[in-house]
Amino acid sequence: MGMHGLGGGGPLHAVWEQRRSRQYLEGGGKPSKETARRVWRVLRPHRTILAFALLLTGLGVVVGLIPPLLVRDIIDRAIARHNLSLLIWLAAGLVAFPAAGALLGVGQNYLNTVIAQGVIHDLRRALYEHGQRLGVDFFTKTPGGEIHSRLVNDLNAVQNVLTRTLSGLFVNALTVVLTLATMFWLNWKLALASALVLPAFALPVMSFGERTYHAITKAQEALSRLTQHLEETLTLSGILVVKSFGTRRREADRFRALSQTVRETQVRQNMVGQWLSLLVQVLSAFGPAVLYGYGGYLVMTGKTPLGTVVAFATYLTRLFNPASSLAGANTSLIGGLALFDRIFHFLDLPVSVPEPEAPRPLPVNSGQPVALAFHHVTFAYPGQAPVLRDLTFEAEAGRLTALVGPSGAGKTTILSLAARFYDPLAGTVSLADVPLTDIADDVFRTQVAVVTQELFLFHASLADNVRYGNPDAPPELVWEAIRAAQLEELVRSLPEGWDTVVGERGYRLSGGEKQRVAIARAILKNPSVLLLDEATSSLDSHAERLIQEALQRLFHGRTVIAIAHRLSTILAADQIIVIDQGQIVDRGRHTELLARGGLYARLYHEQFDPGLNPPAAAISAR
Ligand SMILES: Nc1ncnc2c1ncn2[C@@H]1O[C@H](COP(=O)(O)OP(=O)(O)OP(=O)(O)O)[C@@H](O)[C@H]1O
Repeated sequence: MGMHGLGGGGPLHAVWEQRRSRQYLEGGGKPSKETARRVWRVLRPHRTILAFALLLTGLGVVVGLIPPLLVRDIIDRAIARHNLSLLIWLAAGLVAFPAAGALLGVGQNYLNTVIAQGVIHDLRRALYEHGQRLGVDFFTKTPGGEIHSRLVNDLNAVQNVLTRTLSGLFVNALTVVLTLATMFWLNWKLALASALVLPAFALPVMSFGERTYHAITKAQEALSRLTQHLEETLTLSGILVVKSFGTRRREADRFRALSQTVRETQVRQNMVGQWLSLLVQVLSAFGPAVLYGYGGYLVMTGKTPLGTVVAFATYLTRLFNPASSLAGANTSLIGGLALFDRIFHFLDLPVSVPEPEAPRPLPVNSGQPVALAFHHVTFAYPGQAPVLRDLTFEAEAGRLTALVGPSGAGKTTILSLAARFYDPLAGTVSLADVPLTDIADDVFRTQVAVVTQELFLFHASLADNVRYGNPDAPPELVWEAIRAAQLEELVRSLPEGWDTVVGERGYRLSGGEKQRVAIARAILKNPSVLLLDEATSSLDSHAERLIQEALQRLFHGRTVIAIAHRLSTILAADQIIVIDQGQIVDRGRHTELLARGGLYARLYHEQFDPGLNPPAAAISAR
């Protein structure tokens, strides 16, 4: 059970997933009906407020239809019959109804914003949580700027799509329909004559829609390339590389080129819509011409009262605006759907390390050491040749297993599989004889701690960084971990003790200090299995001794798999596994392996030959 065969959801699936990630990066497909359905599903939870918003919108449109009727009555009734009190009432109505309309507009805007921000909040959470579930492979292949762009830029644009495009679509459609209905009710001949121009709007829309979609996609891509460049070169780690290689000019030139593309694509995106509205304006000039020509004739021949024609003129001016935005709304609707499509693409990216459907409990008590075993494990990174082949070994409970081998042999990959950052293509990795694929993620994570070479500290206090894996730990335990990790002296020297903020924008810790913070964090988490990639950076003998003492405390009573770069770790190891080109070529204790004189002995002599190299040098022949 839990064996990863080569069929079904196996390796091909992983390669395919990778393709999908690429596709997503390249902008995805064209929005479809399915996209529209999903937008509705996103809106559904807000449907009560949505109903209210639509109600207010409808009322607003109806209220907006009344003033021209009042004008008609002023001319045809009040003035014609010299009725002064009717005139005053009607004039008052000309103030009251627009005022009421404006008030409704405020309520409508409020509700629209509430809905839009609600939807954005839901999507933001969904994107973030899905992003967390995605496999490590996604993050190794996807520039950080892409993810940032999806979560910030695209979501910002959603507000616009929802409040302007979607609700605008509704207002305009309703306005056009109700205005036309009123016009037909007033005088169907005049209405027919002035409405004849309307269908002409529909024709250019399709081709402009397509072009707008392309323009928007291009503009978004350009913007996200710019963001990515920004994130890579104008952040702490990036700027250090740029400065030290003196590539400031080159990066500035690249930035200028990218910015120029953003500028051009943005201009193009705006202009596509502009040409459309020019066309619409020219077409709309026909309306009044027809109305005043034909309407004037009807008044002259006494077939229609003057007030009706004036009311018509007002309706007509109100009709063409929504009608032209309606034509524009179609183009921005496609653009808006493309935006949602990109968001949905992200949400659809498959999770390469899925949670088990029926998780199995671990047959051990907490705190009890457990064994972690590889059983005929083969693994390849998506789309590449296998880097591990038919690997079988057991890291015995409570023992220290050291991985040793030349650079690129696959040691980090073994650790990644043990940490279930990836699943094997074939074979099983198991904890206490339960395949990792059958263990619930949160159960697994409480058992296992990973200490990597790339130490990342959050921008938070030192204590919070230590507490990260066990936020509820009482202060005594935090102190204990700090002491065990030989950090006490450091904490005493910090300006605000363990409340000193460290990390990217905080107090800078030295490499050795950072390693010990990572060790303290692991000690406090108290895992039964520790996966350690020992840092290769050479430290002076004092710092080295502190680390060794900290590690001894960390190793105690745990199952440890360590990529060993320290002589002390190798000597302490209960078993050393020698890896070469993705396979186990030898195993045993230090003295046995050394006596055999194989790859291990060679690596050992290269790295630890007494008198030639400092003891902290790397054994992995970097
Ligand atoms: N994310 C990845 N995608 C594709 N290939 C990878 C990835 N990570 C590592 N590899 C490849 O897998 C092989 C094994 O790499 P791995 O990092 O496991 O070796 P290692 O023994 O840890 O080396 P080192 O001691 O230099 O860290 C290498 O050929 C490497 O190029």
